[in-house]
Amino acid sequence: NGESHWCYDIQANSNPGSCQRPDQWGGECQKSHQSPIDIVTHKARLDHNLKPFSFSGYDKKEKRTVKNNGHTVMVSLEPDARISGGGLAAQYRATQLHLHWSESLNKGSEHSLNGQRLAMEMHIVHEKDTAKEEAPNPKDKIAVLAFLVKEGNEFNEGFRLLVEALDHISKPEMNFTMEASSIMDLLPKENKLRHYFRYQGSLTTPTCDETVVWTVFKEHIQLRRDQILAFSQKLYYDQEKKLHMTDNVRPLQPLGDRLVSTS
Ligand SMILES: Nc1nc(-c2ccc(Cl)c(S(N)(=O)=O)c2)cs1
Ligand SMILES: [Zn+2]
Repeated sequence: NGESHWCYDIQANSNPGSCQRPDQWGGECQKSHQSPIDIVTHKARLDHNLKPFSFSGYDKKEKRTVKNNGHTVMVSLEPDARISGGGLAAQYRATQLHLHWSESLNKGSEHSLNGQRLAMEMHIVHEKDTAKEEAPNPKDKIAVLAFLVKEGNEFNEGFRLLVEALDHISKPEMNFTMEASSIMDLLPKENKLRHYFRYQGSLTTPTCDETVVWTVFKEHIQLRRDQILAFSQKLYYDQEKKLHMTDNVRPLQPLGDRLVSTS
């Protein structure tokens, strides 16, 4: 068959040759400013321009559609949620959020901190509100806010609706509309979001465009173990429900000549 679709190692290993595993991904995936990376926290450079973020529309309760797109669970976000500040050159509109995870609670995040990977990672993807005269594909066309997720003892009420929705989207292409919820429900308290890491990188999925300004927050989201495991248990990569959706995590990429900054 022609160019097969991209997939993660766990999928390629279960059906060799059926899809393109990460080291075969095309597009810009084999270039040198890729994501995710390991963040060595003591090497991050303090940057006083990295001010706190301004979140607008993050607290708005909306009914949102969640979808199993065969790679992750993706929540569509209306263009009314926006961010500015945070050392960003412009205002950005939220477009979608999704997650990466593993049933092994120490290898489900895409970024690692000092070599440690956590249980999950949530990405809130934003597109720059560019005026027309801008370059076509600027390096900061996309801003992703990344939150690492670790196991906590408390049930996370903010994630209840999303976790309950998973039962309804077990197979690829299935959609479900959640009861009204806000993006803020999913995040740590806003006053804990002043500390973050910043670097220039890429999408962590093909075509891995090197157009993402990354923000990785120091404060982690905490979910109870059963909430974390629900993602791997309820979701499947395939229509036949033979392969649980888990380990949808791209391998770490070399930092190369890049520096990581910190607020
Ligand atoms: N079809 C799919 N698209 C994505 C996606 C899209 C945009 C972005 Cl920015 C990302 S990521 N992981 O770099 O945040 C992932 C996942 S699965
Ligand atoms: Zn992602």
